[in-house]
Amino acid sequence: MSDLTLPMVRRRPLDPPDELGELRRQAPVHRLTFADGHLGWLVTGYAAARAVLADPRFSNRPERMHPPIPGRMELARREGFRLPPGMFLRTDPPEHTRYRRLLTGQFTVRRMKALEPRIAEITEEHLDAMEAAGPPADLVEAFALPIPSLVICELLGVPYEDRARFQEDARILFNLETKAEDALAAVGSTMAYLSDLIGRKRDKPDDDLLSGLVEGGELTDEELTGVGFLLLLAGHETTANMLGLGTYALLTNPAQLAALRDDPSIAETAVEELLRYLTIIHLGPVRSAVEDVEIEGVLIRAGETVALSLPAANRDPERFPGGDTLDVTRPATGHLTFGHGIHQCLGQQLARAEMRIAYPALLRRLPGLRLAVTPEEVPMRSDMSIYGVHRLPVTW
Ligand code: HEM
Repeated sequence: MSDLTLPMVRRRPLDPPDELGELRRQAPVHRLTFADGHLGWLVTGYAAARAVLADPRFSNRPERMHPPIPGRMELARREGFRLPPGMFLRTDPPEHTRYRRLLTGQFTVRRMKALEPRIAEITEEHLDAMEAAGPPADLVEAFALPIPSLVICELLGVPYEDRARFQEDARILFNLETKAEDALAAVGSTMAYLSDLIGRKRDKPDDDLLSGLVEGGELTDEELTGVGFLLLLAGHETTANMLGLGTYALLTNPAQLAALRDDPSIAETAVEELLRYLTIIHLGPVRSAVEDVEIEGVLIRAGETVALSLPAANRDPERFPGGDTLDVTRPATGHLTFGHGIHQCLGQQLARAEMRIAYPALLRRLPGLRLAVTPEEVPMRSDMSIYGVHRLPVTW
């Protein structure tokens, strides 16, 4: 038996819990006791995490899994619970393959490149507004959250004026303390909103992504609602937190900030390194073995749940030497921040484009940007499944 529960407490805001690094030094795969008493596994090594994510003998269906921390996924294991169709992150092939095939064509590098002028325009508009209002500002509210929200709304064809509703539901869903009933209510509220929207698109299609899927005719309205839900929530919270936390990381590492501000041509490399170093999906992914699998010499039995620590994997010195240091000139490609294998993030090219445009623009337009409080006063999102800053008070 093991009495190890998932280490959650960060000693320093930008570093994963020290215990994770300690575990990785001992072995890449460890016994872990899950919140319901299930004895499963915790993966902290890079090669082992990648191997699990690439292996078709692991399932991503929620009803097969045990919750790594109290509260999480409790709902999914209840009798009679059914995930709304279309939330394909939580499906396995061949169901997953069908959705993924329909969507891959919508998220190509080419299509995301074509969006860049609009992303740049949205970014400049928000910087204009910040300048006009003058310092200080909360960078999350003024910049990090609205830019990806507006971009995903325009791409999907979701009216931006309605954002208060789904942003509040996202806050409830991503909060680690949320009770199952409240999570269910938040899912229900955004699903009802999207179901109504899909109905309107069926009557009067536009040239947005959801209208395209409606017109494609391969998905039912119920499935489209689930797809819309996944894209809307995954599409703004994640990048928003990268922009907020990434700016905090740069402001508290002035030499790194100066390197990017003085040479914006390194933006692509800097974005990969920020993605690796910050690894904002700090809990999970979680998988369950559908048959016995050996990973790095450890036998994982059919039915056992495996929690992966992407932050620990992305700091593995065997893959990223000196990885506990932020170095915006490091070639950090190959990190696992967007996952790996068949579920690897569908929106990664969009997220990259947003960051490649937003960070350099912010540093160019507000060269005197600095924290308006001490680093310790910035409230960190330790209570959320997507890590970041709740607020980022800045001045310039
Ligand atoms: C920095 C920003 C982002 C990060 C760190 C991120 C991270 C991830 C990760 C780790 C996964 C895999 C989860 C797993 O294997 O269990 C994933 C999947 C996914 N992401 Fe992202 N994501 C980001 C941005 C986006 C954006 C902008 C969109 C939408 C436009 C998006 C849509 C999705 C979808 C639909 C999936 C499910 C893919 C599948 O199951 O085939 N993500 N993301």
